[in-house]
Amino acid sequence: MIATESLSKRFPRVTALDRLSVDVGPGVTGLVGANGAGKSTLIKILLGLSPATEGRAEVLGLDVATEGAAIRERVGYMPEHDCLPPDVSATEFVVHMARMSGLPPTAARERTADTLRHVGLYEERYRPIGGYSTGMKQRVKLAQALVHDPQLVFLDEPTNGLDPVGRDEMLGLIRRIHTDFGISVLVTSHLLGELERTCDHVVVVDGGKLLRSSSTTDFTQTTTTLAVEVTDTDEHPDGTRAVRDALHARGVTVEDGSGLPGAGRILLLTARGEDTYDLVRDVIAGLGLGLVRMEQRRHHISEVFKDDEQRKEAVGHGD
Ligand SMILES: Nc1ncnc2c1ncn2[C@@H]1O[C@H](COP(=O)(O)OP(=O)(O)OP(=O)(O)O)[C@@H](O)[C@H]1O
Repeated sequence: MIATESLSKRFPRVTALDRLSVDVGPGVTGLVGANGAGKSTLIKILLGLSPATEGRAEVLGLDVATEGAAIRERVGYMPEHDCLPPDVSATEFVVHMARMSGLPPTAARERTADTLRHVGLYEERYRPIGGYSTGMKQRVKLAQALVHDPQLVFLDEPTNGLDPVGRDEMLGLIRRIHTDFGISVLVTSHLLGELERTCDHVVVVDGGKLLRSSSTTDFTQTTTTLAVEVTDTDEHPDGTRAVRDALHARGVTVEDGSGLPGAGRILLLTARGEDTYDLVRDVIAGLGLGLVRMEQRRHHISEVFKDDEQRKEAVGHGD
């Protein structure tokens, strides 16, 4: 879908992209980085709106330096900042954008109605945008990016300014852009956690450089920490404590999972192969307790990112 090769963008005072080489396939891809990492700059280059200083990039097999117009026909773009006219309705605005993309009038109206329904703005579609909430404005921006049925959309910080419920709804919509319509998505965020839930693949940039590019499952690979939860019985009214004491007696260090959901009932211990599983099972059976779950914890992207950051600091920043 997207391929860049040693792509750089230098402004007089700052290098926004620094020899970035990355390949992005179909699906939902997250582009993560702190503010100023170079995410918006990359999107503008990929749309052929801003020339790179060095290197090359292709979107859907088209060269960004020479085929920008063809790219913009096939790619939808939801910009980061508020860019909507306040005194027209969502329908008028999205129809206009559809017409600009080359759709004939009837098709533009039909596609607009379908797209606004899809983003959940159908009821309010004839009201002026100026009276919309932030969440509704984000949906209008999303609708105009989708209305010409692109193969790929670039969504720049679509959850910005949204409360947690609005954020979850937007993330659900983004996921469905791919599952319902087969449109691939490149979505930027400075929040790692939300991309973990939404994306198949994550690209992390920092200071214009590629920090990491891998599938979300690789990011959230299993750890060696086992999470164990047991039932209580009359004999052991605090089953969790009984298991912890029994494991301690056998020389196994156990932590309580404070900070995790269900804290107080979860025991965390380091798995040292199959023996650890057998030992835990034997201890629980010996106490006559029921095993609710025993599973390997998964990493969260933010933990991996922190590790990467620490490693980078250790080798020295600005190499
Ligand atoms: N037109 C410009 N002129 C000069 N510097 C620019 C320009 N556009 C971006 N920059 C700088 O390039 C760097 C990368 O900016 P960019 O907007 O791509 O970051 P970002 O990751 O999208 O962050 P944000 O989410 O804050 O927009 C920043 O230091 C920014 O100040």
